[in-house]
Amino acid sequence: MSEAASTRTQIALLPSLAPLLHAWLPRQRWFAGKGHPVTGFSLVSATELLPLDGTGPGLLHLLVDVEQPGLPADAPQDCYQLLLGVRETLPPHLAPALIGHPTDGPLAGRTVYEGLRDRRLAEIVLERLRRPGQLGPLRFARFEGAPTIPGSLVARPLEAEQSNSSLVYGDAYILKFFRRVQPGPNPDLELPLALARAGCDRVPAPVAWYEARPQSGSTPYTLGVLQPFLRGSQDGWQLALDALNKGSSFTAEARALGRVTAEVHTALADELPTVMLRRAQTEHLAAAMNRRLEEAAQAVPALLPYVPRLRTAFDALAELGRDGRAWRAQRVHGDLHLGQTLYGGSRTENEWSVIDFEGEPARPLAERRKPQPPVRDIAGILRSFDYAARTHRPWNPAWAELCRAAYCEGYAEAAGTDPRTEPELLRAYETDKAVYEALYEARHRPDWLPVPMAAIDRLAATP
Ligand SMILES: Nc1ncnc2c1ncn2[C@@H]1O[C@H](COP(=O)(O)OP(=O)(O)O)[C@@H](O)[C@H]1O
Ligand SMILES: O=P(O)(O)O[C@H]1O[C@H](CO)[C@@H](O[C@H]2O[C@H](CO)[C@@H](O)[C@H](O)[C@H]2O)[C@H](O)[C@H]1O
Repeated sequence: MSEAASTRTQIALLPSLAPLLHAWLPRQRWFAGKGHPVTGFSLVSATELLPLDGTGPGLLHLLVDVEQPGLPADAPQDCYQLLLGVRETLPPHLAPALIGHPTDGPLAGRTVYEGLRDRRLAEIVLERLRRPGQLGPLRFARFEGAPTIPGSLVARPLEAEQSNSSLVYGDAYILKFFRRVQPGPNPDLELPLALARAGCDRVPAPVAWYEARPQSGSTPYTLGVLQPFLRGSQDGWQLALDALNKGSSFTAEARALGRVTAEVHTALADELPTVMLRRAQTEHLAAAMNRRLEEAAQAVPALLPYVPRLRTAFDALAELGRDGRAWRAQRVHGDLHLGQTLYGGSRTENEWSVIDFEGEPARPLAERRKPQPPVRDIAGILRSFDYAARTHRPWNPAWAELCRAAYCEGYAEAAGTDPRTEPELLRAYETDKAVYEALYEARHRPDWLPVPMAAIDRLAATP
């Protein structure tokens, strides 16, 4: 097909796909706007990875803006990345991937489906990543110095509860396909690249990635990152629960994780800009924490009675700033918890790895890329030990306390500073995280709300 004909096809595509997407998109695990009606779609970019001319399965890459007027005014524009397969009929094993049958437009009468679930189409994406270059608005890139990606690796979708979608190739590589995308570098590429440059092997180094620049001169969207798959690794959350179930100590693992967190922080601080948070910035930080508390309490009434006492944690931080205390801020993970850690696996026997540097996906990219005190990540893991102990029957608070202490000791061993020597900062960040968790659980897993609420009760009682 000529380029002009292909462009005409793409422009005509969206109206015929819109009714299908309208029904399919809100049902996807990774669709972030659940509960708010979708009123329309607009096309940001469309690229044929395989021709749609009916000579074989077609593969269409789309970036689509989703209009949802009910979302908060400060929420980023919701642009989603889709990979659509197109066939005359679907073979039975692909039936669960069906999106629908357009009734008009260039794909009328054909079958449109989730392309990532089709092994053959998933392998086309890897082929593109193996040979860097441009395809329309898409640019495929390789990490300089990364080993050659072998051909003919068999693809399988990762069956996990995810905010994005991932494909595993031959148990050797994993491709994270970002679903909700924004213009600008995604920290899940930016930070692992910086860590690889710094020689930090605690994070799987990106091997290849791709991005889109819908208009010439516009800011590119990071769309996917390929990294080594840590075959046989175990996720830190599951490992912690297993230890609890067996009545085993987890302090050696917690101490090692503390050291790894410190190594990652040190490498990020060496490689990327850091800033000092002085009086004005500390007041701003405390005000933002207070604002998040107010907003969370509007949505989670159980928080309301605690608001005045929780506020004291944030006010104490602002007060220290006014007294001349300053803190170093740097790039951090931003959403660290035990579920973002992997233990062991192919290349890292008996070691921790840290994954998923995307930050909290609901926040705008510019906010997620700001330097923050590293204690933000530390608070995330400390909260996770508390979560594990609380979700276990019987509740085992001593287990969590031992893990929390061991983690801080391990951190101090590698970083030279123990987070517990800044109790006001730590308390403010733990409180901020517990407030975030109360909101998260109320929205996503109401049965789990008592877990962060127990921490809220403890933190509110801290003098
Ligand atoms: N390099 C890797 N090796 C092995 N498993 C991985 C790797 N990266 C991610 N995973 C698995 O994929 C899951 C989802 O990855 P994650 O980056 O957290 O995605 P999301 O942002 O969509 O939640 C992880 O919980 C982990 O089980
Ligand atoms: O989807 P993400 O991994 O980015 O994170 C979100 O979901 C997490 C739950 O899956 C949630 O984490 C909370 O629950 C965990 C146990 O399931 C616990 O280990 C964490 O400490 C706790 O914060 C996370 O907050 C949320 O952003």
